[in-house]
Amino acid sequence: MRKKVIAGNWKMNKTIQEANEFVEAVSGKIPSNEKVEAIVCAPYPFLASLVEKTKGTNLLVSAQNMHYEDSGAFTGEVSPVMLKDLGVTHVVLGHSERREYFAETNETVNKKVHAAFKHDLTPIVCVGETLEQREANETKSFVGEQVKKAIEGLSNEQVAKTIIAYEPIWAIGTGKTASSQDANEVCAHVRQVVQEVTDEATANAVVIQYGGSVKPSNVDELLAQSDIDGALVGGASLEAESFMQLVEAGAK
Ligand SMILES: O=C(CO)COP(=O)(O)O
Repeated sequence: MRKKVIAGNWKMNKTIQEANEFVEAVSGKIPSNEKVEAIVCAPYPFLASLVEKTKGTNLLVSAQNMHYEDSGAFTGEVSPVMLKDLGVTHVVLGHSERREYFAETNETVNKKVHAAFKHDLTPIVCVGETLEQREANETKSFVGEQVKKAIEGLSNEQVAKTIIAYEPIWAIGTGKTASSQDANEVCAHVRQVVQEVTDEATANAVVIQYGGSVKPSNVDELLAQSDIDGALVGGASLEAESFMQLVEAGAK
């Protein structure tokens, strides 16, 4: 059985005080069972404090992006070495907002995925189609290509540890969720693509999340699907109570 991974992507929200209060409210309540893993994906300025506050708890801390180089003349960037040094365990890579507004490409995502493994960080790789692509029936080919490019050159062992988040762009922040069947169909396709480039055992191990307007009222149905192994959640992860409801759904 794959565990369910519930990750709250705060995006560019909260002050340090709000971030600390959130973590103080939830970190001691995360169940310690094999069924669920809970992660908060926080802005860089909060990471050190959150890692400190979550020590000895089951809540893990992720960054939302990073550069692929270890160090150098890249003003304004943050390296995997810095994240590892802080005690961060995960990093979100290739979120559609970064692809759209910050020129992230399949190629840079692939470089970042390799950099994450070089420094023992678990990548949460985001893929997903636009509404136009969905309407043109291009979802599977487009998402499949994003997945293949993202994991190119990884060992099967590394692919098995990669978390893939399927986030249809039209469902992000819009209140529109893909139906659980549609979401599952694409997640199953992602697993199929992983199997094509690796093997069955690797494809069965990889955690595939759904993201896009996930909330306490729809999470159970999504998590009940055969190929949805968790959720990457924006808006509904900002309040401690709603985040805990999502984590509890994953722990069922
Ligand atoms: O982009 C997302 C998570 O990375 C989804 O955001 P929402 O849950 O706000 O739709």
